[in-house]
Amino acid sequence: MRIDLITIFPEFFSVLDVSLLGKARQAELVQTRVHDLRDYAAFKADGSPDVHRTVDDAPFGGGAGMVMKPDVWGKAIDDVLEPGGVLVIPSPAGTLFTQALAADLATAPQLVFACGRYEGIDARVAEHYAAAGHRVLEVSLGDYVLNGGEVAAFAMTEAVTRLIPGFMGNAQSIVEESHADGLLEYPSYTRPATWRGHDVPDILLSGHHARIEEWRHEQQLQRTRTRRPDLLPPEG
Ligand SMILES: Nc1nc2cc(Br)ccc2s1
Repeated sequence: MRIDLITIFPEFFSVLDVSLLGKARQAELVQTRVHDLRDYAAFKADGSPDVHRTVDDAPFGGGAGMVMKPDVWGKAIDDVLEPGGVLVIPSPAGTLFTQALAADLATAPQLVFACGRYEGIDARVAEHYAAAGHRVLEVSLGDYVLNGGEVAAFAMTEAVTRLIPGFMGNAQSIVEESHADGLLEYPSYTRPATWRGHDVPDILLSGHHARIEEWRHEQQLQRTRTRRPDLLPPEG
């Protein structure tokens, strides 16, 4: 898989070289490239040089803040997005990013993250590439607003790449983790068996694997009911 990240803060993604993703890159499971959006702002729409490499402008219709220019984004995405690539635009107005979507995106040949700042990217950019036949996703991490798309893009990059076959050493751990089966994961314990007066549940010391599996599933259901009832399947 190739992952391209377009941003006005390319240095933000230098961490990709040291994270777990770095090993995957070395294993050539993932190729990442970071692109400075300002490299595509050297000339104005009329072709004259733009020494300020402007990437934003005032919003039509008025309102606070600035909107990122479609012509600059168009040059950048045209240069980066490949046939079959998915354009992912982090946005507080996007659909919620989930483990299921991460697994879906892990099968794509390329992801291009368009990391917006200010009040976001001109809406015609997403419209243009969808109309051109590309899969375009506007995606949010949750019901809160960040200062830009970079943090969201990094989080999604990690969530997706760890699901690529061969990336994680222990494929079974992926199957058992939270959200893999639609439920929150069960509580985990390790030695010592007693710590500051707190004991590990006896069932886990019993060696009875069928009962342990049953207890763990019940713990998943109990946790999901109390912490994330929205994840439970509808009754019936
Ligand atoms: N939750 C999110 N907030 C933001 C803000 C901006 Br500005 C760009 C992308 C995102 S994703």
